[in-house]
Amino acid sequence: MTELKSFSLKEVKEHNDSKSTYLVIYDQVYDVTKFLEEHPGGEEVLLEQAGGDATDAFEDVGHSTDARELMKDYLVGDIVESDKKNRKKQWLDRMVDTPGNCHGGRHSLQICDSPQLFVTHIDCLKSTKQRTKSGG
Ligand code: HEM
Repeated sequence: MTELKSFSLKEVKEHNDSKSTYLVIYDQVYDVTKFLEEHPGGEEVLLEQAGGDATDAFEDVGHSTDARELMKDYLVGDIVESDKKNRKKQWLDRMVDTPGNCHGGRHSLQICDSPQLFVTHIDCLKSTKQRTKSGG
C-alpha cells in the first residue's frame, strides 16, 4: 500500500491535468491519473475537477457503493488540518440532528466516524431517505 501523506490545497492544485490528476473528496486526496481511462463516467468529468474539491460533483452523480469502495484504491492522503473543509463533520452533525437515520440508529457515531465506513453510511443515509420517501 502507498504511504499516505497530507497535502495542502495548493499542492493538490498542481496535479490538475492528465499527467497527474488529483481529486479532493471529503478532505481525502485521490490520485486518479491511472483511473482516468477506466472511469465509467469518462475522463473529461474527472479532468474538470482535477486539482480541486470534487466532493459535490462526486455526490451529485450518486455514485454506487462499488464506486466508493473503488475510490480507496486511489487514496494517496488527506488535506492538511488548516485547509480541511470538514464536510464529514458537517454531515455527521446533520446526522446527529436526525437520530435514527443511520441504520435505524443501530450504529454508534463512533462507527459512523470511521473513515472506512463513512462512505458506506452516506449510502445508508440516502437509502433511508429513499425508503422514507417511498413510504416503506
Ligand atoms: C475516485 C473517484 C471516483 C471513482 C472511483 C468513480 C467511480 C465511478 C464508477 C464505478 C462509476 C459507475 C457507476 C457507479 O458505480 O456509480 C462512475 C460513474 C460516473 N462518475 Fe465517477 N468516480 C469517481 C469520481 C467522479 C467525479 C469526481 C465525478 C464528477 C465530476 C464523476 C462522475 C461520474 C459520472 C458522470 C458517471 C456516470 C454516471 C452514469 O452514467 O450514470 N465521478 N464513477
